[in-house]
Amino acid sequence: RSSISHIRGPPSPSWIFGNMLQFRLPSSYGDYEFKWFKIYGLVYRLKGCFGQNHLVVSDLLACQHILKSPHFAISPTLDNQLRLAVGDGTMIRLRGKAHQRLRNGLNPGFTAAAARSFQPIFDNVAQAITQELELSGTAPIDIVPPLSIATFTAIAGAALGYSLDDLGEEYVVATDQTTVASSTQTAGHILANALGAWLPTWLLRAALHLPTKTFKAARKASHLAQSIGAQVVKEKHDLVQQGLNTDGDIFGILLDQVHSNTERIPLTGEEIVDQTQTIMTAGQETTTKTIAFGLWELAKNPELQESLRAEIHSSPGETGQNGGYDQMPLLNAFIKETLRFYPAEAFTERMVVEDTVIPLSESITTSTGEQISEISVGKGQVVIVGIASYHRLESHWGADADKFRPSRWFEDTILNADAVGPYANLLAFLTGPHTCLGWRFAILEMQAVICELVGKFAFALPENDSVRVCMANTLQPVLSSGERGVLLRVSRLL
Ligand code: HEM
Repeated sequence: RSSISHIRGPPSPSWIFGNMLQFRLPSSYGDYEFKWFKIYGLVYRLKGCFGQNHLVVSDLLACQHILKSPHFAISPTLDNQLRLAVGDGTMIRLRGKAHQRLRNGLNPGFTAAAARSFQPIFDNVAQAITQELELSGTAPIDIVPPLSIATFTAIAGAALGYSLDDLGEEYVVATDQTTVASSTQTAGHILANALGAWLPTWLLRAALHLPTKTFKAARKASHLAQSIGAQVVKEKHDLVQQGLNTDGDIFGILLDQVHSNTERIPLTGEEIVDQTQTIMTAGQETTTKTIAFGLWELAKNPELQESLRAEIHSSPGETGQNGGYDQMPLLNAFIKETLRFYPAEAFTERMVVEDTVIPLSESITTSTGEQISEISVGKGQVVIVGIASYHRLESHWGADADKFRPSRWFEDTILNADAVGPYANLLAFLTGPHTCLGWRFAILEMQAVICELVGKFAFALPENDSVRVCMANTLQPVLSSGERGVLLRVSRLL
């Protein structure tokens, strides 16, 4: 029996939207959310659309339980969106043994050694941004588009061994259109998603064929990705047959496994092809926005920027080639703080698939005065894991958790924090079976791009624009025009 109704939470301003406009569409992300957990505790109840109860959780034990337990899955509406955006066979939709088998098969393409071998690709894309910024003149420039092209080029090269030209303009444009369209969220989207939860699966699937501009672009990108993936798999397959080395990119490494005689059960070529659009897109916006938010913070804090630049200039050349980025304390503290403060996936939603109990690390008091240390949840219950909220807990991150301060990463409280996730005890890359597959890739790419850009350019805020932080699929920096972007004044250093 669900005990959600007695969990405390904010009053709901509307039956239609519940608290969803406050939670998902505040003027700046977290306006309400970061206050609610201070008032109601690490687990509280929100009203969803049409009177539904949602549970929001930033208690670490509860978060870990939800993300690791088979009793929770993605909602049918999200599942449907994934079918449209990245295809039926994507690893993100799979659960249990089928998912584990796929991850085991994909892991060799995402090891630390594989990520390190892509360093020249990261260096090249970082230098390409430099060239673009050098041409940009003195007017403020939106840093997001060049970063977006760089991260897409990096993943195309590292995953497929392809350039953007090899991918073809049609695919690049369709993927970009889908990304831009999914970077905004409106009250209409929130309502459509809530209504989608009531629709039968056949009707939801039929809705994917609606002739809207976004759906058309997403269908086209996903369809073209399958063809590109199939072509790459065939090319690598032929190379392996000829006894040639293919381990210069992720698909090559995976195909080599398929043909090698290891005891591991390798994936089929079709299964690898089915991951093409997921791998091409999962890390693009996330990495782009993380770097963009980081540069924005540096523009706001010239002293921090100067210290980081001094560390970069005093580090030996060819830093990345020798694993030397890991020897740069401020660079890594800065990346960790950026991921803490701006986790690309600020929250993730799960649905209970079988009645179960969520354990809590600290007991809470319900509206009836009862103290509880676990919460019973029934099938169908929506649960929101508040990743950004967890990253703001004063008990974990210090009294000034609401402040961007990389130096906190040198303090004992943080160094001894609870072990969670693959990187820096953060939830930014999640935890559990669906932990980000490309997190090592992302860290190295961010290290390379930040060292290149901060080493060569000074970043400052323009006079007349400000950035708002919004959430639409990922955390978005939004300009006063309403478009995603971060305007910065960029000057080349001598
Ligand atoms: C700063 C950059 C990144 C962040 C913050 C990030 C974050 C995440 C998060 C939170 C998830 C879990 C989503 C969920 O199930 O709710 C995820 C999954 C995933 N990420 Fe990343 N990611 C980043 C970069 C990358 C890169 C560069 C790649 C590829 C090279 C990548 C590939 C993936 C894949 C394939 C999954 C699906 C894993 C699965 O479902 O088993 N990510 N990422």
